Amino acid sequence: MGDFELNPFYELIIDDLVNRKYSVVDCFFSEEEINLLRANLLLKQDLHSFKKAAIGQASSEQIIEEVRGDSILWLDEKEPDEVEQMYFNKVNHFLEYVNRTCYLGIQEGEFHYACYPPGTCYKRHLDIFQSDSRRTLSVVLYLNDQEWTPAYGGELALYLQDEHGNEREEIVHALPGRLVVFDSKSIEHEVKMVNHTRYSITGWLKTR
Ligand SMILES: O=C(O)CCC(=O)C(=O)O
Ligand SMILES: [Fe+2]
Repeated sequence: MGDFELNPFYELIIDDLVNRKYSVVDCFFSEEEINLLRANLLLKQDLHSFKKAAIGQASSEQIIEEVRGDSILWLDEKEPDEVEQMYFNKVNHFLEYVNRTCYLGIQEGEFHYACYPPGTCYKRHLDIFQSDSRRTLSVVLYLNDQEWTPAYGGELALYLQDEHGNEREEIVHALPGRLVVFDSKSIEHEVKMVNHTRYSITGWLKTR
């Protein structure tokens, strides 16, 4: 492994992923980086209109607002702006580490900005499609402003199995700067109804 250097912070995330298939960390990006990413999202929202997100894939895509109410804009990894480049650098650095230590064979990512207006949600679902099972890790970064409070709703609920096979709901508040990484293939999840506009970047790390 030559120049391999153990990264204790990444190791914590990987331990979580191995032990419980999800991880929640609050300091992957600095507060300043989060502010830059949020400002960038708001700028893009003015320049390019975000599109109402669909469910399903390709020919079976449908927009059903009661099921999924966010609007999205895909990031172009080939032509990132400076702030997006910072995001990709950090995510790719983590990704290379995960590939070297866990042999997940992740080859590429896909990422979009998301905005959930008040009154919207994303009902319980799994992030893989029948026709495309390459998604391996889901990565969600919340870009809400610093005043965000749990009273705004929009929690991410992860549906987990306990050791007896019973289902348990793990609630994650969409606090600014919080990064949630989870197993795309096994963890069903849901975005609860929001009553305040909720911002994020969601990405998927995929095998080829
Ligand atoms: O924003 C979140 O907390 C999760 C979003 C999500 O589940 C998705 O976009 O597939
Ligand atoms: Fe999802």
